[in-house]
Amino acid sequence: MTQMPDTRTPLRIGTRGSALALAQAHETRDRLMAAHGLPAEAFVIVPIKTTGDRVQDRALSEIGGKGLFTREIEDALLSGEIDIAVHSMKDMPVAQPGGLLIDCYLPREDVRDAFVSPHVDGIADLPQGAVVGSSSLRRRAQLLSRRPDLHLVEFRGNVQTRLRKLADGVAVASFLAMAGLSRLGMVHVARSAVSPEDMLPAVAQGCIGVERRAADARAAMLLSAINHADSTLRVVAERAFLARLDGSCQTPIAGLAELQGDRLRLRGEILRPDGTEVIAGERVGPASDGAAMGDDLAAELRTRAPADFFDWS
Ligand SMILES: NCc1[nH]cc(CCC(=O)O)c1CC(=O)O
Repeated sequence: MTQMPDTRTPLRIGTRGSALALAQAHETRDRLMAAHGLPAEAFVIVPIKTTGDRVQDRALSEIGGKGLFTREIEDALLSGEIDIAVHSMKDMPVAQPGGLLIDCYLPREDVRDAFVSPHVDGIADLPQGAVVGSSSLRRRAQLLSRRPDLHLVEFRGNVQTRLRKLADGVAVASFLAMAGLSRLGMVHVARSAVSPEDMLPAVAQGCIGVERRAADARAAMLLSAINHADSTLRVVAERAFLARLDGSCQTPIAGLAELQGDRLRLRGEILRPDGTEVIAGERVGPASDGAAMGDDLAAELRTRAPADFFDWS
């Protein structure tokens, strides 16, 4: 039985229901409409609630980390309830379930973290001993490595919730991804953008990826027209780096690949959660070698890490 691309049945686009997720789904739909000259009616956006959306009171790392925002959406792909799924690649496990794949990445947004504070301009301006809100293992560890004097408190919820906590004085500053703020039209919420030299972003931060059933020829055809080659090269390198380190979701990991002409520069680091140790390295090579570079850099950092580095229990 051959599968002919069907252009009459609307393509069902699965997404989380958050404002950011919906904005990402709409961006994907708009790019598909433009690339194929299709009307909005050719698509249906299907919001799906995930475990990660339901749990608001605990650190994500405590309840299982990556995968919490994707499992239900991947189940819907596998069962045929949706045809494609739009994800923040930062939240995606390195491997997809059998039968699914991600080979479409949109042009990448700002990769940097945003420094958010009503009074303070940036990390260097934080008063001695200041209280900072973040539930991100990576941001907490990176911050403590530079500023061991700071006190970290858990901070979750949407942008409004965080701004209210800051206004209430729960913390003097917090961090978000510039990409999320930008996609929500809320860049003004950032007091400043943190340079990757000061805080290396999470692997794939700012990148939207679109997942599909491996055997779905129509989805493959539609998505191939909106894949962004540069984003793909970068995210493939970063995720190869992550894949070799991912044994423990308790290890803070950061990674960023940047294109310099036809060369790729990949930086990566792993940290102790309390920031007392940072192991960092980089690779520069042909852009087409990203996966090998990521794997190789991760192997180097693993070798340099002390025996107890990956064991926090
Ligand atoms: N961990 C949640 C998450 N996943 C992706 C983004 C932002 C958008 C992106 O990086 O693509 C965020 C929020 C944040 O870190 O502020």
